[in-house]
Amino acid sequence: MSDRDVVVRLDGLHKSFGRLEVVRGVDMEVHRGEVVVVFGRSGSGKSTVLRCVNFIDDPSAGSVEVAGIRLEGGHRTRRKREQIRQLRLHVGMVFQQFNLFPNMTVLDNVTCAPRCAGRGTGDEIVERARDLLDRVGLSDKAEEHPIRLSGGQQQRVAIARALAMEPDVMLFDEPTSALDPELTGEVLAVMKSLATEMRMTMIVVTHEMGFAREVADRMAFFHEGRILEQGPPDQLITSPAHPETRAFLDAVL
Ligand SMILES: Nc1ncnc2c1ncn2[C@@H]1O[C@H](COP(=O)(O)OP(=O)(O)OP(=O)(O)O)[C@@H](O)[C@H]1O
Repeated sequence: MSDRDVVVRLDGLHKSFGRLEVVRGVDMEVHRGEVVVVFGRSGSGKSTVLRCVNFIDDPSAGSVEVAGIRLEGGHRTRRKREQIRQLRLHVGMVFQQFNLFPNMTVLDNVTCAPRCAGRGTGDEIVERARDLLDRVGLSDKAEEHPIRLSGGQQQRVAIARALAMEPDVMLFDEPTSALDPELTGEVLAVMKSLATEMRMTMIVVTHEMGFAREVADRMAFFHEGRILEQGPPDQLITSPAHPETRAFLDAVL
């Protein structure tokens, strides 16, 4: 694959919180249309890496490149703040907690960011938002407020909202772990359709191994702030190279 196909590139990424070194040298390339599932024990640094991709957390060292915008870790200058703003336009993120705006309707939640960014006329933005709500199976909920929706529906709104800015990559941080088991499937189904129908580039932190096996192109096992091993799901799940990976898989499968 050519360099142009690289949507996200992490190079020697480190992140410390005070003296706690959480991410200890992560290199990763994600290509256009690729779905990478990141998994590993609690505390292994998965969320932190994801949060470094869009600079919610500032990397302590190393670099992050998204859609050709490359930024070094370390302190923020005024110029870097502007570059971070530019980089974030290319990244959509979905969190464990849906974080919808409770006082806005579903439609307003989805149109809010593109309106602020001036992405087209009001009518165009609303039309696109309605298409996205249709895509996540919620076209009949546009005028509702989030509190009237189930957790699974709220998470699907959060996905539509992140897609509304037409990002180059979607980051998912344990998107189903706050949901009751019976609602998990509907969110995973939407994520699967993004991968298969939209060919969306995605980095997904999840322990949903069924989803990983079915949808991921690659899985990366995190251990103590590093990628211990990575590979195609079938290979990693059935014959992991490291005892740590095997022990983890035995625990979750
Ligand atoms: N803002 C922060 N300040 C201090 N420590 C933090 C901060 N964010 C994360 N940590 C610590 O960094 C370590 C890694 O956290 P992280 O959330 O990245 O792990 P994780 O692999 O995603 O785990 P989990 O599955 O539990 O979310 C943990 O020890 C956590 O307490």
